[in-house]
Amino acid sequence: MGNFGVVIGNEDALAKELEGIDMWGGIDLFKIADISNNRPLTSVMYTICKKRDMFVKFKLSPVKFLTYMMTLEDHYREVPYHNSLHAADVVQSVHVLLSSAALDSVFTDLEILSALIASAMHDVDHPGLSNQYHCSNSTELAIMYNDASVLENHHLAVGFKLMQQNHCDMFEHFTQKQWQSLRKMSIDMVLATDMSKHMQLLANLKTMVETKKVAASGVLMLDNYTDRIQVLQNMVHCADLSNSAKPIELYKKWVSVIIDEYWMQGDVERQAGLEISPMCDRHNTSIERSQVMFIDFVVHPLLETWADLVNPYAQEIINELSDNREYYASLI
Ligand SMILES: CCc1cc(COc2cc(C(=O)Nc3c(Cl)cncc3Cl)ccc2OC)on1
Ligand SMILES: [Zn+2]
Ligand SMILES: [Zn+2]
Repeated sequence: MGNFGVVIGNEDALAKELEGIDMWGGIDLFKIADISNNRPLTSVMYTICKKRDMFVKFKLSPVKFLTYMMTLEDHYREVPYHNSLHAADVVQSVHVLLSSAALDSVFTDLEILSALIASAMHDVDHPGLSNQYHCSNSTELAIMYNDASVLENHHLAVGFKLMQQNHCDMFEHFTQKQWQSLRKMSIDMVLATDMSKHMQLLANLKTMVETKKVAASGVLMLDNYTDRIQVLQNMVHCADLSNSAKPIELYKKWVSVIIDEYWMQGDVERQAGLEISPMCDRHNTSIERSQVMFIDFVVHPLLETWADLVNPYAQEIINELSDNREYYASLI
């Protein structure tokens, strides 16, 4: 077992690429996928949990942890965007957001582990078709979950089901209390990645910013579950939406693969004579315009509010986002 959880033979190339794992946009996941034998999620998650001493803190068996992570990674599909590369990106982005000085020793180790596990499983077995597609067509999944956060409920069910598999029970030593807590927090965070919850999440975050209590040391004071989980939910949601706030070369790669996935869905809808979902029609979508609109109406309002919450420790993220917005605006 190599020291990144994956046996690939070129550990030093992977070591080099993973050096920037603590920095925003510090690693290129597309390169890591290539040199980790297509195990970006396993190698990123193992490296971060090792760095955060999770194996010692929670007596996790590295072998069971890796068996679970590789099984989880195998259950991400080969779709253009919602594959294990995206999951690895969200895990690493959450890892960096958690390290913000304003959140220094705010969250417990169990909350941190829950946020990382939730990020790792948050899109597992994603079919490359949106909730809207599933609900409009009453697919098997939509029927299963009664049109309510259909994909997110499925990701959680798969993510936790896999933990019951042989040699995947890495939380075997957890007390019932620890297990229930990790499960509840992970469920609350993954369900909050449903875009239909975006406005509610943002409103909660804004209220939190207006009423935030900061200790003399400058760290946030969160003294109840509702406040604590809201910050964790918004953190994972920010990470999920963070492509446009990363270095432009990485951002452009994310744009090309999300387009592929949206347009593949549009093709499926056109083929089936269905109404084509927004931004999914390859014959009349301006990529530049939809990126600028997505940044202006969705990403910037959220990341700006996050930056207010952890102020001044997310200014770099906001600057990167503004630069990237101008890049696409200049192409319209
Ligand atoms: C033409 C297709 C198109 C799509 C967009 C919006 O852009 C993006 C949208 C998303 C995006 O919506 N991600 C997403 C999230 Cl955060 C939660 N649930 C479902 C999804 Cl799909 C993630 C990354 C993007 O650009 C890099 O702009 N143009
Ligand atoms: Zn999702
Ligand atoms: Zn996602």
